[in-house]
Amino acid sequence: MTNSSLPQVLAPVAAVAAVVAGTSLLVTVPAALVLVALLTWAYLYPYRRASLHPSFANLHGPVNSSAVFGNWRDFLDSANDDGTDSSLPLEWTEPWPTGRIHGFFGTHIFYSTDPGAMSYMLANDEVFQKPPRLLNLLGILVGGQGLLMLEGNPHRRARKAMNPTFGPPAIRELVPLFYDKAFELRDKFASFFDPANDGVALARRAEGDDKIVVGGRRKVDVQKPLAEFALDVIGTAGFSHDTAALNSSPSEFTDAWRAMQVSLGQKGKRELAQLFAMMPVLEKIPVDAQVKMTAYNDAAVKVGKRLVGNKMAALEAAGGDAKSELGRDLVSLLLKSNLASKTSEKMTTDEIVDQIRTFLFAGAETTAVAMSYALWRLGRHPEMQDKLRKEILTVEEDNPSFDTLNGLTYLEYFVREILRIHSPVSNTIRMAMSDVVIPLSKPTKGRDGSLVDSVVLRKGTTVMIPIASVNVASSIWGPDATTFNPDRHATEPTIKTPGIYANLMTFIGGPRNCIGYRFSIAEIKVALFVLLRSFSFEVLPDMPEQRRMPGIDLRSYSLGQGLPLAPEMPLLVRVLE
Ligand code: HEM
Repeated sequence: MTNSSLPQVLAPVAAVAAVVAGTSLLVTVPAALVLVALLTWAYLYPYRRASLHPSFANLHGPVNSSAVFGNWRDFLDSANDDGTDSSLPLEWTEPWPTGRIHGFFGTHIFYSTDPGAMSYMLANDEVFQKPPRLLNLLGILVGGQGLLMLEGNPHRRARKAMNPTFGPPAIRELVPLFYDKAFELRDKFASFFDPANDGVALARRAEGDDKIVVGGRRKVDVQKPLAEFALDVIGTAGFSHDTAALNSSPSEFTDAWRAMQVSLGQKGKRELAQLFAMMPVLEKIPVDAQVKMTAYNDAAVKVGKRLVGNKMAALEAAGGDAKSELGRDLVSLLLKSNLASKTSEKMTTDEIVDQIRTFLFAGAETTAVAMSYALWRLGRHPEMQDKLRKEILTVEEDNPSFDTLNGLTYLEYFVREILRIHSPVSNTIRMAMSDVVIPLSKPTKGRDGSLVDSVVLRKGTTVMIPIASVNVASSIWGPDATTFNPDRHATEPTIKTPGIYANLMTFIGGPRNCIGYRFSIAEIKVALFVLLRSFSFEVLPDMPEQRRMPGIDLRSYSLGQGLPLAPEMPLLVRVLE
């Protein structure tokens, strides 16, 4: 049966609807449920059909564990030993680097950690685009014209205009702004030790905590100030707006951000994870979180429009002189490069506002979660903390240049390893927009025992790029792939991935790679440089586990301490003499 015969599939649905219309309420409710199930089944029919090509069907993968959810629920809780993240369980990706997992209602999803397959999918961004349902969800969060949302020519045009804004010379200029905020972050950490702050809940209190807050150490939820720092950095360096999250000044925008964080955090890990899993079907998130996210987005649009308006007016007042000093921030750079563009390529005010929303969405929490794990790892590996601090203390200035920071080898290796083992974005998905043959760099064994060197996907098939799984694949990183070891980066890896940075898939690769990766790496280095000169970090005596989930809320959740699961990363912090 072809897609064009879909109306035939809907015929029984219409029959059920007719019966339902004439029956009592008692019958109507279950019948309505049946109707919904049938409609869903019919709606997903083309996707299920799309996945049935024999070469795709021949791929190994986990058995289907639910007729409704497929394998989605099997991997949402799949943290590995030692807190290593992977997007799919290693029990799947290690024996079957290229495989097939079951999606909703009998659909199939293609995944691969094979470098050749990933390079092919990422390079061919015309064929592999974001699925419409993902775009619907993203559109709610970042508006319709942000870089993340665009495909094809509009994406290429916007990306060309924005690339210089994120190049090394631009980031070099932004680093002093990162330091300004990092010093505020340092002061915030110092304020936790102010006797006037005694009794302030710096992290949730667990039984026995009163013993650890004395003796020069304090239990601190490091994730919260780091999230505030990351937001303020995007605010000031992104669009010259001090969101003032670190100094807790009231602001419509920052208050809306806080309310959204609280609302998302109130959902249990499982619930949020399921929310992500339901995304292809529902596109909806819990009502309260949705209300708070809408309020936050409205505030972001309002601030964005005001800022862009002011900057445009300043440019006009300067007679459109592109050299006029608007500010060093990303949006000012964008406006300046906009001036130099051909009329047909110029971005509109609304497009630039959507870029601001995109930077906030894509750049703040991602970087915050990486920095939180950096401190957690330093707590777990005191010898690495000593080594890193020693290297950092070889620099005399408190705010060395971008180039000096980049000359610190162990800092570079440490940041790479954090981004490898704790990739803030664990996976991304695409949909094949036409029938396509994906070549593999290493043949894999099919279910029928034959060697498969390419896979045919039909139009409409969903593909997963399992970012975090590729980062810990033994075929790429060797038998100790899941061990946290910064020194591994001293040696060039022999198996190359298409990753844009340090052979990692963290920022993916190809034309849709993360435009902000240099920004983020510089920000992480500045934060570590400043914090390690003033503080030391230890894990709590009962070593609570840190868990992440795929989905909208990227934060780490703390599991243990006899407390309910919550977004938090509690560490013991000590002021250095
Ligand atoms: C550790 C921090 C970060 C991580 C792990 C990260 C990761 C990613 C990933 C995986 C993508 C690809 C998404 C997809 O196509 O499905 C992406 C795209 C993007 N990122 Fe980042 N990102 C980070 C920081 C930033 C920052 C700081 C900014 C901006 C200030 C930023 C802006 C963007 C934008 C605009 C895109 C869309 C690029 C395009 O489609 O052309 N990111 N990022």
